[in-house]
Amino acid sequence: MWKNNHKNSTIILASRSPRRVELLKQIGLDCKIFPADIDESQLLDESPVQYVTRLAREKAAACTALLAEEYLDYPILAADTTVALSGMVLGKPIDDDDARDMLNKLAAGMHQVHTAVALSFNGAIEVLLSSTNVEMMPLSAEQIEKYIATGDHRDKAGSYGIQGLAGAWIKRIEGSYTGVMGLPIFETAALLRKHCIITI
Ligand SMILES: Cc1cn([C@H]2C[C@H](O)[C@@H](COP(=O)(O)OP(=O)(O)OP(=O)(O)O)O2)c(=O)[nH]c1=O
Repeated sequence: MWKNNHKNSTIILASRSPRRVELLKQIGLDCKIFPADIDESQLLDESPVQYVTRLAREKAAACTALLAEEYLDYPILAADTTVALSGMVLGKPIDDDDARDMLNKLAAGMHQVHTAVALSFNGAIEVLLSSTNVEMMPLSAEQIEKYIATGDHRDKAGSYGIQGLAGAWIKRIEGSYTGVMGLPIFETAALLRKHCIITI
């Protein structure tokens, strides 16, 4: 599958997200994890799409800048996911009350999940975007409480994970399931294929 002869056929993943590691495995890729710590605050007047695109690029750039010499010729992937409701960013919940509030807002309606994926390779960074419309069913206070008690909302944009229990609330999506989970494999593979890092 690998066209170029990378040491160990490995890519660098600038992310702590276990979902992203799993999704890369799905397309036959192993990765070394070098998380990038950047300031994730949204800028004034920045749209959700501009926000995720900038963060994915900054994560890739921060990781590239910190890598030891021996890894500099490896492809580096980074991604950022956010939920948008009527143009407002719903990020990761700061606590259970915040999660409750987000789930109440998302219930019985349509929102967007934007994931940008960035590839840093040969001195350049390229970014692709995946945007998905997601329709969530109406939720009772009891359903929200039960979900929050499981802890599955933590560390997830919009306070839910489509790949877990909350998948039972998702009536339909228009776009990319893997994009909602945090790494759109179509766009990821397209970036890697373009640079002959994969041939599938
Ligand atoms: C909407 C949704 C989000 N998420 C997750 C994907 C992302 O991991 C997370 C959004 O946070 P991100 O800031 O995109 O990523 P992260 O903090 O998990 O990892 P890193 O910054 O180190 O790359 O929300 C799901 O797992 N399922 C879902 O259905």
